[in-house]
Amino acid sequence: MDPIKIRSGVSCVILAIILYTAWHKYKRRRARSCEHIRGPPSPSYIVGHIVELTRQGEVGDLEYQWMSEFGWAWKIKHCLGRDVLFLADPKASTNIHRLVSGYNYSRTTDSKFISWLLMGESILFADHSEHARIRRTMDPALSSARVRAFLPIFQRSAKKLCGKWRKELGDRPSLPSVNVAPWFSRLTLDAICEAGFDFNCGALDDDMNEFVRVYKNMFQDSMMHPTTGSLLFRHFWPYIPDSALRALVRLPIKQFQRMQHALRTINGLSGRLIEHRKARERMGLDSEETERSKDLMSILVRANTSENPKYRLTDNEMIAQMATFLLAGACVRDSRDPDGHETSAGTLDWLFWELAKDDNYQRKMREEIAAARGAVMGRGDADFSVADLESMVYVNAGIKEIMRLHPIVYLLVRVADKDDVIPLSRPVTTTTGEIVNEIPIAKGQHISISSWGYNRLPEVWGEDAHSWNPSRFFTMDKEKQINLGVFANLLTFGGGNKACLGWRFSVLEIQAVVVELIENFEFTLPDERPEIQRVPAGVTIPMIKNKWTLGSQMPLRITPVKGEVPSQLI
Ligand code: HEM
Repeated sequence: MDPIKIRSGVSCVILAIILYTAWHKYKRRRARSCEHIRGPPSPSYIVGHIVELTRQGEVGDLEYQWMSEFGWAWKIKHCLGRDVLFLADPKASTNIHRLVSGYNYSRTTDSKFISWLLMGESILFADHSEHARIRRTMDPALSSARVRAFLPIFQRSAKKLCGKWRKELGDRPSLPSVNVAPWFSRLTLDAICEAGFDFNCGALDDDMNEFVRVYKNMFQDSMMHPTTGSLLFRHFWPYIPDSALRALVRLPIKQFQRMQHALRTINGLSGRLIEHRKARERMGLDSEETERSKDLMSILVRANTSENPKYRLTDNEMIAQMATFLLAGACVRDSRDPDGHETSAGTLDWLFWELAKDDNYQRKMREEIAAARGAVMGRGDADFSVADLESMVYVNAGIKEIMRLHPIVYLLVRVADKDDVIPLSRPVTTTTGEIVNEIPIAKGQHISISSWGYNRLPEVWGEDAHSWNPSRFFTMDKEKQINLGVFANLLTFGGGNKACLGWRFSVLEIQAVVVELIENFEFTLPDERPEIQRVPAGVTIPMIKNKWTLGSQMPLRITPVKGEVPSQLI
């Protein structure tokens, strides 16, 4: 037989085997990867549901509709027909966040690269052993004991805000409509700068320094309502090598340039401050005992110096982690411009809005704070301790309830690093009519965990899960809950090995601010009764219906509490 014919025959057989194996593997993957999970019909092959999801009127509108129809797990389409599994199921979420052997699910390429644009080589960009290495150094900076030491900073910032509002009031009985959003932003920025860098940012004094300017309006400018083009561009990011992507995102696209400009400014500042701090460490001027050495940056520098060289962060990585603290902890809004948004301040916006609508609960909180103040004065202390704040049941139930009802980060996105099977706490019916208790996941499957959806499940939180009712935390049946997340069984701070590192910082900061403000002022809705919407922009931004051009808005009437004005506010 002709040897050429034999060779081409053998080649054909080998090619056929390879193609068959590839096809078989592809079919197996598809079959394994939530193929039969139900979901809404896709409005477009090109962009799937993704445009309507990023542009929905209010955070959670679509999730609510989909959960009502399909249960706690469903499937939507991303660009070019890619499936995204959506989950509000607590057992499934715990599985994805689980700590055991760590890293079965990564943050998606687009979420990582957006973080890279904003913060550089930060913990939010890293994955697997790199993530574990960075987290190991960052962890001690935000431990419970460290965070407690920040309480005086939070209290000082809150008192300063009270003083500003008292001054603005003058002789008037009340301030009829104050947009509290930019005030909370500046307060949290001052607090993170002092706690983070021992740096006086002066945001509450409206000192518009370079630092305040660059982070102003960040999320709104860069994340709200992405164009179809940019959504499609991001769809291809997972298929582009990292090095090429780093070059591509430097293209002159307005959104990306905005983020890179902010990053350059913050990196410059962080770099200068870190150098300064390292020099003090070398000269022995900063030690564990000195007040100055308690800021996050000093702790990070010290932790890194004593770390095994194998795990040590480079200077660039240290700078990126400081930018992460700043961006995760605060981001500036200004009442004169459309605003950006942030985490703790956004949570405060929603809390005071709910309290303004619920004067009964607000009064109970005030009574509780007054009683605790009496005890503090009785024992001759200057201010509340962490234990005092922890013991305030009304205050703490209010904080838990706001984190449940209005989670600032409403969606957590992941991609499966391995094939897996996700268990469900509630079965779902598939497109074939089968009822399943688990969903097979193939490597590469994109998954969105709806924190908003889980936080509002009536089966977990009660029939009134969509309403503000802090008292639920006094009576809730804990047996009905799955132990998840890091705070109050909520998904608001994520969970597992990528859970929010700043959750203790944030909770203590919010406790201190709420107590100070409620003690001094009554908050009610302004006469014009604006309709506030939860606008999606990566974080939930409060805006007035049909007045989105005004940016972040939370207008409230502020009336001083009758009685003696604490001396430090005069
Ligand atoms: C109400 C306030 C806050 C909320 C709701 C919040 C929420 C979150 C969430 C949901 C994640 C996880 C994202 C994911 O799983 O992909 C996260 C991560 C993170 N947060 Fe926060 N955060 C808040 C405040 C803060 C503060 C004040 C800081 C710093 C002082 C901070 C630092 C971080 C860091 C460093 C990470 C990355 C953790 C990792 O990848 O291991 N956060 N945050």
